[in-house]
Amino acid sequence: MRKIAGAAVLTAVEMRAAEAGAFDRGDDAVAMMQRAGHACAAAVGRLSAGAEVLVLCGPGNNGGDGYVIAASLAAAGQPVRVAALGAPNTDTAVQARTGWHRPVEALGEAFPAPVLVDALFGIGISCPLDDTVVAALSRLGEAARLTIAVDLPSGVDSDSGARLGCPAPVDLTLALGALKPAHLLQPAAALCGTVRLLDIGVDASATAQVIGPPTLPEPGPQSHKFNRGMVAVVRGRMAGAAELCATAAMHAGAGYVALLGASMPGAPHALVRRRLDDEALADRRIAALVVGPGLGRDDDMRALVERALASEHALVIDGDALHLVTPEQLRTRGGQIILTPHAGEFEALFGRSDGSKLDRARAAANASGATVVFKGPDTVIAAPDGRTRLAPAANNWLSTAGSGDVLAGAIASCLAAGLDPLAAAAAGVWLHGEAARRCGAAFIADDLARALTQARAALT
Ligand SMILES: NC(=O)C1=CN([C@@H]2O[C@H](COP(=O)(O)OP(=O)(O)OC[C@H]3O[C@@H](n4cnc5c(N)ncnc54)[C@H](O)[C@@H]3O)[C@@H](O)[C@H]2O)[C@@H](O)CC1
Ligand SMILES: Nc1ncnc2c1ncn2[C@@H]1O[C@H](COP(=O)(O)OP(=O)(O)O)[C@@H](O)[C@H]1O
Ligand SMILES: [K+]
Repeated sequence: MRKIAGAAVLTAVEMRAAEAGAFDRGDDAVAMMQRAGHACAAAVGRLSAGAEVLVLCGPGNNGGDGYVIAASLAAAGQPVRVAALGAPNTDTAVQARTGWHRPVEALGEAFPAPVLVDALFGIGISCPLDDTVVAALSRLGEAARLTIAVDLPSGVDSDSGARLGCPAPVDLTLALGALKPAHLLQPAAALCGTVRLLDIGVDASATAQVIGPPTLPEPGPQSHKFNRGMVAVVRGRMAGAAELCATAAMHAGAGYVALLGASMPGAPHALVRRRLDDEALADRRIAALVVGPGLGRDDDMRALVERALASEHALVIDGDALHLVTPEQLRTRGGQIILTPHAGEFEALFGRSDGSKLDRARAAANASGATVVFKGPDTVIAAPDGRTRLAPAANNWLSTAGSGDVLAGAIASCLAAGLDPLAAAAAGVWLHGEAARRCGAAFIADDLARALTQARAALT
């Protein structure tokens, strides 16, 4: 059982292909289900500390895992019962059912137990749960003191994270073989509780991965403030946003940060305030230029964004600037560009679209040729080459004004340090999430920007 940082994230189709690959190499489905079930049972056994376990088994292979779990717990002497929704209907699940030699209760009449294991549905759910199933899951879940989902909580769509009737969050979800998008995308992610990954012997390499602690360059004897990475931030109509962004860039490790368009000195004193003119914008030492935080959307600001696009700098485009560009314009400009839209900015720039957040982020990266950081409580990062990174659940107190400005600064700092745009975006999101974790509750964006120093130090 391991933590999820860096783990591959597979759609249902990719998971079935990975499983098929294992079978092509000589593995078989029954053996794989035995491995999955025994690994789950080991975790359930440890956590239940001898308390009675009720395993709910569905008709497919998720239910098959459930029978193996129950048989394994029984063999270990643990008190365990099974309640099922219909008979198994796959060969592998039928086989697993033969290993359970005790009675099977009907789901609707099952008596609760202190530990509930949900093996009703995993990646194969195809429509919303029936009301009677929702009612049984609710009743048994409320009566349990520990709820554990096998692969996924039953009643969520594996690929999109949409809710398909799942009534309440579980305490722990044991992801089998690889993570699925629903472990990270809302609303499903919030229903999964703590997510842990169990190895079941499939090769789970994928273009999508969970963000983990990044590798960032450390300063050495040869370092000076400019080669550590110089960030410039364009100041617009709302000065505070650009100040926050620039402050964040400094605390995330940039060697030199210039705020362009500011004249009055003030804290932080390490921030260099310069006029915003052609000479400042053309400074070849700038390794990443941020435009957008607190910018404003009037014609003067539009012209400013065009000047930024005309530069040769690597760009982080955030906030209002996302309303002043088009995907085609970005694609034509090329070069290193990171876009950091929240849902409203995403829709303004890329329009309304169907599909999961993962699909939409990938389509946006493809359309713009830029790396897209689609923010929210389930941030998704997509590069134009299809590589994708998903953020693990972050501190919900991040829903505070200015936290996006801080993120833009953190990402710019990592881009200026020489990381490629996908790695820089992922590193910035990680630092931002780690800073928020350290801040605890009711912090403000200024606290968050300063806490980036501790988040950065945690990596050394
Ligand atoms: N690599 C893999 O893919 C592995 C998968 N395993 C398990 O198998 C699961 C996938 O198994 P399946 O593909 O059989 O799918 P599931 O067991 O998730 O569900 C499919 C079954 O549920 C029925 N069903 C779907 N939606 C329903 C609804 N709303 N109401 C009532 N019935 C509904 C379907 O008709 C089908 O019988 C995984 O989540 C995992 O738990 C493991 O056994 C190990 C390996
Ligand atoms: N509920 C939440 N849980 C975790 N992170 C969140 C939540 N809400 C927002 N965030 C994160 O906080 C930041 C908010 O950015 P944004 O909406 O641009 O704010 P602002 O414009 O005020 O700076 C993003 O990084 C986003 O991913
Ligand atoms: K399940």
